[in-house]
Amino acid sequence: MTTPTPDGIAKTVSQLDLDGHDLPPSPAPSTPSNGRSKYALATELVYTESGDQYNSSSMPIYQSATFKGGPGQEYDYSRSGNPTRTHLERHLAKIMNANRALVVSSGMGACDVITRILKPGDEVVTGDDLYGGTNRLLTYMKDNGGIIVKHVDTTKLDRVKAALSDKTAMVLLETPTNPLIKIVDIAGIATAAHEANPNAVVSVDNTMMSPYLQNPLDLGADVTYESGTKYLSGHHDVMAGVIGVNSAALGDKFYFMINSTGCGLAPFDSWLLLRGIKTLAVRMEKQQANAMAIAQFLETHGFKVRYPGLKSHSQYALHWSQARGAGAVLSFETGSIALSERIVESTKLFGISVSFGCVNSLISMPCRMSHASIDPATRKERALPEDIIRLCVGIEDLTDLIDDLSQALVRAGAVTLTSEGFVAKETESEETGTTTQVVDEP
Ligand SMILES: Cc1ncc(COP(=O)(O)O)c(C=O)c1O
Ligand SMILES: N[C@@H](CCSC[C@H](N)C(=O)O)C(=O)O
Repeated sequence: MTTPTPDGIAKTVSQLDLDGHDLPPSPAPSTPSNGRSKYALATELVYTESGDQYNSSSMPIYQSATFKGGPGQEYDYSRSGNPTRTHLERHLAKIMNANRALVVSSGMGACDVITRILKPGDEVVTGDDLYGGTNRLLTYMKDNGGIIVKHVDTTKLDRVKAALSDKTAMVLLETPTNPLIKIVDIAGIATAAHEANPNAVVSVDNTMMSPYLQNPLDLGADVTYESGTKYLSGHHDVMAGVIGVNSAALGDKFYFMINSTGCGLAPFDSWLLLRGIKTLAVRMEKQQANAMAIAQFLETHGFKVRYPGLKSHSQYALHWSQARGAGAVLSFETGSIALSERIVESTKLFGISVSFGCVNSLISMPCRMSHASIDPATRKERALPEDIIRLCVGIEDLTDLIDDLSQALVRAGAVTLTSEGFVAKETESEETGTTTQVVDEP
């Protein structure tokens, strides 16, 4: 499998030394467990009841703001409800193992709807590694809405327990976290939160996994939500947010907020999301297979890689106890901000862009991009390394992806190519927020 490249850099898939890298366990059968679905999840993703009177194979886009007929009719105004959106919500409820799903105009829109149930004086317990936008919204609510927000290391159950009280109105979790790929024990924290306050609403941001790989409601969460902009859509052509609940009362509250604020997903965007969901299984399988090989490639070459498919991940067992796959986002450190910048600027196939879950592979420096809204002092306090590089792996040919990374690592001066293969170089020493460095390969 060795092909020359224009740069003369040997192809690298065949050079991968995967010895000592066990493959992750085979995924558990991905059939939702609550009896709502007849088929395996990959089948359910594709299979939808026809949504209209003509038995159309693809639910039509009801591009109409109003519906005639007067009081008592199912739809009157698309802010309040739209047939294309309803069709998507029913399909999602089945896939998310939820009694009810609601869709809004973005992932942050979903987070906003959920957190609007909080009142001044309420306490929120959340993580110390969070998507930058979630951190920004919670900080705004703390500064302007009288909400007490406690950021703790949610990988430590005892620290979460210490932060919980009968004033805890909400627990907001991400797992794996973005971008440090920390794993959070959903079931353990949900139990502790409900013991502290039976009315506490445990919400899990499932964006990094999607319902194909993880179902937080089955693990005791009250709310699962995610950015549909990512894996569900898969093509970076639509912004969407998705919320799933089992409680009818919570569903009604969230619907009230959506109708009142007007953030329900538009008909065309609902249709795009419906189309994206049908290919979620094949996309995710290919993306995570590519991600696993890339994580192994980087680890083999001396980088500290954060990916839950790697046995070296300190919370590997916890992740696989609650999820069916590792996803396609990984991060790694180089020990030098300047070196990370050179690597990011040297890739050709990995596009420099925020977001993830798309068919195209992306590369980014979270501290400059997705997490730039977290101020530098807070990033340092929370040990978010300034040199961290995040890779979001797509469905491209694996050899091409590894070649692209290889030439970028060589061009950036992170590794050199010798007759023995790649040799990692000593890093430039620099303050990055961590102690990680690129190590010499034996
Ligand atoms: C983990 C996570 N949650 C929520 C969001 C917000 O989603 P959106 O961009 O669709 O508003 C993002 C990314 O933006 C994310 O990475
Ligand atoms: N400018 C945006 C940044 C979006 S980040 C998108 C995504 N969640 C990611 O992690 O890449 C903003 O300020 O919100």
